[in-house]
Amino acid sequence: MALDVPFAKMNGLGNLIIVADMRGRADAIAPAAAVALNADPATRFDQIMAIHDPRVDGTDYFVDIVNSDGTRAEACGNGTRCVVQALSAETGRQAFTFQTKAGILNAEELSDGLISVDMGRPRFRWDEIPLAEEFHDTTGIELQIGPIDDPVLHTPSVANIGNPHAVFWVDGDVWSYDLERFGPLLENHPIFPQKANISVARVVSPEHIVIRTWERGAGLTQACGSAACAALVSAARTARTGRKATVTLPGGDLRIEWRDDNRVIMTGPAEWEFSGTLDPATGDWERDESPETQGAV
Ligand SMILES: N[C@H](CCC[C@H](N)C(=O)O)C(=O)O
Repeated sequence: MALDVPFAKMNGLGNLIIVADMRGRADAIAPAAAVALNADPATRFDQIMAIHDPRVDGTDYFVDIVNSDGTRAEACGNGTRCVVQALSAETGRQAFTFQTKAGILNAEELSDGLISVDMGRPRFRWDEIPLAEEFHDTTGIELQIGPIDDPVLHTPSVANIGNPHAVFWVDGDVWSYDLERFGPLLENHPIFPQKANISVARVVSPEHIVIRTWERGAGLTQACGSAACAALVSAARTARTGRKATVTLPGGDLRIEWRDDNRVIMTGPAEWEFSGTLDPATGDWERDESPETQGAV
């Protein structure tokens, strides 16, 4: 047992994040370690953001994103804000360039302490989501759940924000839908060959959306940053909102802007909870109370 990877337990609007410092190492977080950490109530998480040495020029770090079931994700907005906060506490720098499986993205801590992440360009083509079947119009695809003639949820907008998303628009309270039941069915629906993150969203005004998300590989969450981006771009495409809105998630609010250069910018907070060290092979861990790790990885 080697508890030699420093980590910080953090959250982004209640999206449970572990930032793990894998710099200077050649190994990766093992799926079994993720499952073990998630089984312990103290370290339960939605995503591990493992910071690795850079793999391409012009980037500061490679970030490996691990869901709580041990699968990998291409993108994670809330987790990226946590990574920025931990690295800014360590280095005093405010701006970083990361490489993830989804590509290269910039992120920075603003003077008010909030963190902005450039989530890149959204993709809408059916084979970019990806979907298993050709759909020309991805603003509302043929998919429903519940009784055939009276579906509970239907015709979601789909978008890829580095990772696949389906957004079901509803008129009523997003809390009145049993996402815990429908989420896993839709996440694993054959129309999504790489599965999908599933959201229920309500447009409150042209500047305000409320969403709840069932995350692929992680389940119900307090917040999902990329889902908030998927909701805003899908709403803007269909003139439900403008290109800039507040997205309210169970854990709080994000500001999302789909800029004219086609990039989506997400801004919100990150919060440190405690630090420790972990074994990336087994998920064994212990707290680190030393003063210098407080607030950092
Ligand atoms: N919580 C993340 C998204 C995790 C997505 C992951 N569940 C996937 O497999 O795509 C966020 O804030 O963007």
